[in-house]
Amino acid sequence: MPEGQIRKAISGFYYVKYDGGTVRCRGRGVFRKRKITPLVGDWVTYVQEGVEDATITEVHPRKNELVRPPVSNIDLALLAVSIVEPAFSSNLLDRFLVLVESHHIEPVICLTKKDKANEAELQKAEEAAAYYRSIGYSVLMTSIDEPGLIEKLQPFLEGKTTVLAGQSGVGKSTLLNTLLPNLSLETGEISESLGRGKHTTRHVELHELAGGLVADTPGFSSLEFDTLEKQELGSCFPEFLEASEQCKFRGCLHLKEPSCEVKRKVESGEILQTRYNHYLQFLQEITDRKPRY
Ligand SMILES: Nc1nc2c(ncn2[C@@H]2O[C@H](COP(=O)(O)OP(=O)(O)OP(=O)(O)O)[C@@H](O)[C@H]2O)c(=O)[nH]1
Ligand SMILES: [Zn+2]
Repeated sequence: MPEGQIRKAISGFYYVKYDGGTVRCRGRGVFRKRKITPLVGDWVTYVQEGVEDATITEVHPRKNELVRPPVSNIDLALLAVSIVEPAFSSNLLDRFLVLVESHHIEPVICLTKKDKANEAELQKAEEAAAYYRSIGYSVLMTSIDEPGLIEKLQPFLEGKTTVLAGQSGVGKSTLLNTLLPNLSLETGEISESLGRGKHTTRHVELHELAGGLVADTPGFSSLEFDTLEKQELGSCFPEFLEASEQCKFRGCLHLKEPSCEVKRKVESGEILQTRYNHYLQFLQEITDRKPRY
């Protein structure tokens, strides 16, 4: 039976891209009973029942999925963090990194609005970039009107399914409009001048770009750690990984346990104190989280 990938979903129809084109499919009634909702990004098997009539019969196992926007099988998150306006916040960046890591998505940090930053702000951004690179992340610095912006992003987007993420006002819509010029997302300026809410509901669609796919709706709108378990948090800090294998206790939370290698590395300066502080803060948030029923 033919297979393909759902690239967009509108009013109960799924647009499945296969080798030779796109076919509009219905979901199968049984999915509803089994509580399977096909998502944009899903690889599926379908049956062609007529010229204009096809039905998805099977959703293949997902690598991951996001709730907002509802999209699956994401490889990469382009994490937009502005150097200024709003001011750079390492706390917010670490929060996004943890959320992205916890979904098994590779983050690429994109420090935006380089053109708006002064000397001191740029230097601070460079220092932050150097640290994040030292723990294994890719970090870019961008201005929206710089020449060759798409070429700069190309090596990261190639062969991957990417979502954009980041705080409000950092330039996500502006960047998406540059990457996908047919899109015309409302950016800060336009939505303010029209006096409308910025977050109009739209359908998510995966667009082909630079040899990969890009979701046209930014992800990670909620910054709560609502599904992450305490034991998983440490693995979202890549510089803790090696050390945590040498902690005395299995499942060490790097709090007050004796012979904790992570804490030793924080004390010796090998792990940045600020990152550890954010770890502690996030751990507390997870501990304080209300149980969900
Ligand atoms: N100077 C400068 N301004 C930028 C850059 N990128 C975005 N902006 C401006 O920053 C403002 C906010 O940009 P948006 O693209 O709306 O930000 P957003 O992240 O989509 O914001 P939300 O829709 O609230 O999530 C707009 O006025 C943009 O024109 C940049 O690289 N340099
Ligand atoms: Zn430990």
